Amino acid sequence: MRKIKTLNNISKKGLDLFSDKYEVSDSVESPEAILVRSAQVDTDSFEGLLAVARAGAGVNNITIDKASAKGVCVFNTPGANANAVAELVMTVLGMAVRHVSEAEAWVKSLDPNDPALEKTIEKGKKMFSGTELAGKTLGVVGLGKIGVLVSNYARWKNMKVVAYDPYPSAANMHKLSNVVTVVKTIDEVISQADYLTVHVPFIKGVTENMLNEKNLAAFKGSLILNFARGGIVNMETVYKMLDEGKLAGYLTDFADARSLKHEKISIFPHLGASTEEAEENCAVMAVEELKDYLEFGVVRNSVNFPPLDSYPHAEVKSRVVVINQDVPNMIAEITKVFGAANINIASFSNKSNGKIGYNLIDVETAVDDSIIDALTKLEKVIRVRVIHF
Ligand SMILES: NC(=O)C1=CN([C@@H]2O[C@H](COP(=O)(O)OP(=O)(O)OC[C@H]3O[C@@H](n4cnc5c(N)ncnc54)[C@H](O)[C@@H]3O)[C@@H](O)[C@H]2O)C=CC1
Ligand SMILES: O=C(O)C(=O)COP(=O)(O)O
Repeated sequence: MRKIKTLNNISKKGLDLFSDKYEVSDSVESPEAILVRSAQVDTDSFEGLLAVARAGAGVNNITIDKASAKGVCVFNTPGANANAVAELVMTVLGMAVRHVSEAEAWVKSLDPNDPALEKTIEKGKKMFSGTELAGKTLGVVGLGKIGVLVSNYARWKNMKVVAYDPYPSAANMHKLSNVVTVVKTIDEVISQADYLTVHVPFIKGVTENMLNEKNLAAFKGSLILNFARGGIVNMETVYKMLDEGKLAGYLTDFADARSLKHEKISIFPHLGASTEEAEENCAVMAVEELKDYLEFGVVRNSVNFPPLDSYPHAEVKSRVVVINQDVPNMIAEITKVFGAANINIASFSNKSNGKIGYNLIDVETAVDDSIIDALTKLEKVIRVRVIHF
């Protein structure tokens, strides 16, 4: 029985894909794999762990370096919740420029027994007069799965869009509206935007404080939206800009104690991916990734392992999975072990990503423990396992 530990609420549609060969629950001990959303995962706390699947995009809650060092494969589900986030960002932006929340709260605060209620409402509505999105410029930092959708939705609302990504992927850029202005620096986005939204991963020391006092000094717009992660926008700068009237509002999915009661900050409970559709998409993709990895060694959408999407052919009896540090001569060393044991290799697939070398060695016979011992003893080999068919 394969053991899967769930650390958050994972949609049933995904969990139903596990067959009766799997035991799946939040109370499983010594799991082979973990399914998680935003809960913290220290991969070193789970002896024998093979994989972690994040049903979502951001993996800053998982100890990726520790996972790589022990040969634990970490997956995420690219794009599976992007539409949910993009729709929320556009909704929240639209609500902010029309002061929807404040206006509704005001109407609801009125005396229902006031005989002049209608008049009071008509008189008071001028307090909430807003602006329109059409014709304004949205600055988008990060053109990944979410940033591209946000840019396209903004275009459909007749906004101008200026966007930047340091590492644009061809697949994402092909989906971007061709009237979005893509610029080469974050400063160009900041200086042109009426509203600024950020959609990059949180990486400590890299995207941490990506929007900061220095570059935000050029911001002439009114709203900043952060539905990516808390640490990406420097909060001291945001408070200062709000206090000095240089920023009208900060809209975010990530609360900190100080912002909770701030009247110019709108905070949501990390709600971006919380739709039925996104939760199902993420769970289905994460479960499929895990099953393929556990049952076939296939790697798809890993954030620390190179992709290797190959199923064994019908005559294969054993698939040996070797995970090594990405250094020269490993393939030669591994094949030597098979040669010394006089085992014919039916298929050898190898991929590496600069840190991890990943090998799938298929043989048409059973493989005994001596091979595993010999492979494990190779210097720079991190982990070995055999899948029997
Ligand atoms: N509020 C919520 O519930 C949700 C928040 N998120 C957050 O949004 C982020 C973006 O999500 P997606 O667009 O789906 O991810 P993605 O991986 O498709 O896009 C991220 C983009 O950021 C860019 N980027 C900018 N600086 C980077 C750097 N230094 N290193 C690596 N990439 C860099 C990448 O090139 C990439 O195009 C996630 O990492 C997560 O933190 C994602 C889903 C839900
Ligand atoms: O996918 C992401 O990065 C998210 O932030 C979504 O988080 P959640 O799955 O809703 O806890």
